[in-house]
Amino acid sequence: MIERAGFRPYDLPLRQAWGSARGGFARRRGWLVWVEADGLTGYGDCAPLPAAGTEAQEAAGAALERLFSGLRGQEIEIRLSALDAENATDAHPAARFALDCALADLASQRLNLSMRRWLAPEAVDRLAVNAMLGTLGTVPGKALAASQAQGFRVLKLKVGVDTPMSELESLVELARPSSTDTDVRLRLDANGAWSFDQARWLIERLVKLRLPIESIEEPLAEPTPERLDELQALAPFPLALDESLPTRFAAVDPSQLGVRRLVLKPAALGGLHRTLALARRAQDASIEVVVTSLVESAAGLWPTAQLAAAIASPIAQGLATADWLAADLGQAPRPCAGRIDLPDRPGSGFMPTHV
Ligand SMILES: O=C(O)CCC(=O)C1=CC=C[C@@H](O)[C@@H]1C(=O)O
Ligand SMILES: [Mg+2]
Repeated sequence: MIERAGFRPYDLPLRQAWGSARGGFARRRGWLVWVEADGLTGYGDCAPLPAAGTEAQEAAGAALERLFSGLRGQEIEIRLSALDAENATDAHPAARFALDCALADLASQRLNLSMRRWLAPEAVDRLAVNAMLGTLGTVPGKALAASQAQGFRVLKLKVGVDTPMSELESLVELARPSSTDTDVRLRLDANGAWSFDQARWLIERLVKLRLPIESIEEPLAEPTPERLDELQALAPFPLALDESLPTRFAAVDPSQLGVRRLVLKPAALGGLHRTLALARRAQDASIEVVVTSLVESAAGLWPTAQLAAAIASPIAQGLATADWLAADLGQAPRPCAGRIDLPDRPGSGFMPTHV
């Protein structure tokens, strides 16, 4: 039975500003949330990022007030199933994710299981991850070389910030055989920057020039399954949907979206089980899935990584974001040789350093 629960705000500076076609940020603000029972504490993170499909900061704060009032005295498992049963298209995914993680952390600790095995007995212990380099055009050639030397095989770049023509030139320059190892590929994220004609123009050239593109996230400003399907037919690599999933395509079957990959952000989709269920539906339809962080604190990155391990997708996951933060709430999962190895500890693995 829940004995105590609460949340407190945090405000963490980034080492360098995060940029994207949907705008950027230089700090991450959110709330560390916790739930206590039987001498154990479960943690979660509410870190809204509207550009990624979550509610705004103020709405998240109000939702936390509501979700946390009356938690005391409730049974953990009953509260967890009630949370999962609530309307899937709810308006407060980041707040709901925070409470879900805290309850799941507690529930898995009580069973002495890592959160990933509590979510799925067949969970893996090791995840391939991509490096996140930042916005194309601001990334120095040496950052590319450094990531390759650290063992990353998929390097993610934000695009859609400059014109397609000048970004193509930068990509050609970056992907020169002398600067890129032969097995390294570039994951591009346009964050909805392009018209259909711009996206087609760029994809056709990337293909013709045989650039080592691993995938492109959110190519279109106005995505529809038909347009995506048409673009996907031109590309030998997957196109992916990300922030359109919780908003525009919340009710669409993954196999009908026109893309070969889904990028899942559990904080934008509203919870762990909910994201796991969507991942399973996608995988059953042979659609690839990638779990990514919201560039949030370690309190959110740990359960997100545990969820990725429960989903066990073999491709690189978007979880190498801890180093973007100049300060954190605890030790974060960090990659080594392009992989994150998860510990066997019960729960999510998060432990706060400043409570
Ligand atoms: O995918 C990654 O490697 C890291 C996460 C990431 O890129 C993002 C997190 C949050 C907001 C976005 O700008 C961005 C994305 O759209 O995928
Ligand atoms: Mg994305």
